[in-house]
Amino acid sequence: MSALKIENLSCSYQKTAVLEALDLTLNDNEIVCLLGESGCGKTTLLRAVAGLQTELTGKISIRQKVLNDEKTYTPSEQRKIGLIFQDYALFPHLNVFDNVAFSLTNKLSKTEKQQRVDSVLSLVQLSDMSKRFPHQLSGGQQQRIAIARALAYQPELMLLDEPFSNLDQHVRFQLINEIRQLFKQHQMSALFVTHSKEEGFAFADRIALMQAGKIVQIDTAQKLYRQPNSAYVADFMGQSNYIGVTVVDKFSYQGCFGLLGSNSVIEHSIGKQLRLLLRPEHINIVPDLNGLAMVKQVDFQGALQQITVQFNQQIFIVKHSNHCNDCLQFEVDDKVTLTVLNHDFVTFESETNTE
Ligand SMILES: Nc1ncnc2c1ncn2[C@@H]1O[C@H](COP(=O)(O)OP(=O)(O)OP(=O)(O)O)[C@@H](O)[C@H]1O
Repeated sequence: MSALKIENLSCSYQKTAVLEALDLTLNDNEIVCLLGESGCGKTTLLRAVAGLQTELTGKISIRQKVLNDEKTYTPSEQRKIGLIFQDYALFPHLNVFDNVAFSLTNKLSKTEKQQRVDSVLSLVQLSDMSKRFPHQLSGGQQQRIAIARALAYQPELMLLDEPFSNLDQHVRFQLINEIRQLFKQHQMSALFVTHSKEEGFAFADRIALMQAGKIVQIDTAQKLYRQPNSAYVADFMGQSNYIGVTVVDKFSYQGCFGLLGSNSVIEHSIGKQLRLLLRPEHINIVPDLNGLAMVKQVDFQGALQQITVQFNQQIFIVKHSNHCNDCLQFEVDDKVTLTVLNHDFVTFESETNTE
């Protein structure tokens, strides 16, 4: 059963379209991340699922129960969703216990409420802080309380809007790992909005990359990085170099690095011109006094050196490991040779295609 199914969803604000004919399915116990640049419609999509969006058409179902279609609108509070925001949204005048208990129905007895709150506070490891007020907690602790409050309500789906953005790097990734484990242990499905791909990598099972109101690719992080379906996806997911190549035969391309052998059959016709994606780690760099490439910039990045190289009237970004003390150190104006390492090639249509 799907945890969430969105079919042909379109949303607008004052008749300006923001989401267009969007489809998305979350599997049971799956965490999906909505990733994309500012303004692409991530929050609008989350709000539509939460029942907070008025101008919309299409169908939204949670666990096969239709919440939105042309005949149905289920109010937000009846959708069985947990909502978690960037700013924690805790009540400042209530202590931790009362903040968590707030979302619980009055149908529960006092003892049941106490047990429910105790159990979720223990899940987020804050049992000993139930008497504190929000201002007496760190940002990470406040977000844990917000998560405990959402869990106490026993939702069928968790919706999280940039929940980790206000936390510093160290606390952020620690909390991301903890909350992911917690959701997995409790078979909780979640839709999570972020503009940080690192957060998406760490928290989600699959990432839906959005561009201008559409999902352009949904896949695991590895697939989005290694097999992007467009240059937009490739560039969003990591650093990219591109070279123009021509298909020579079913297994090779010709370009500025000479003949490049493909690991798989090339589906394009011979003579077709394409753009070949080269990630920085796909290019090997060696010092070479007779080399035709020249180092233009070297940036120290801890474990790696990022080297900007000019070759064939083009700029390439390459990475070289700093893993040992006597590793090669490159300097500006060094002459070098670049070669392409064996990997599964990704190509896109060339803007100057003559075919
Ligand atoms: N209440 C509103 N009224 C009018 N336009 C809005 C409203 N809320 C959002 N928009 C517009 O809708 C588009 C999508 O906004 P949305 O907040 O969904 O994007 P986002 O991807 O979540 O962006 P961010 O990462 O900056 O939060 C933007 O162009 C935004 O300006």
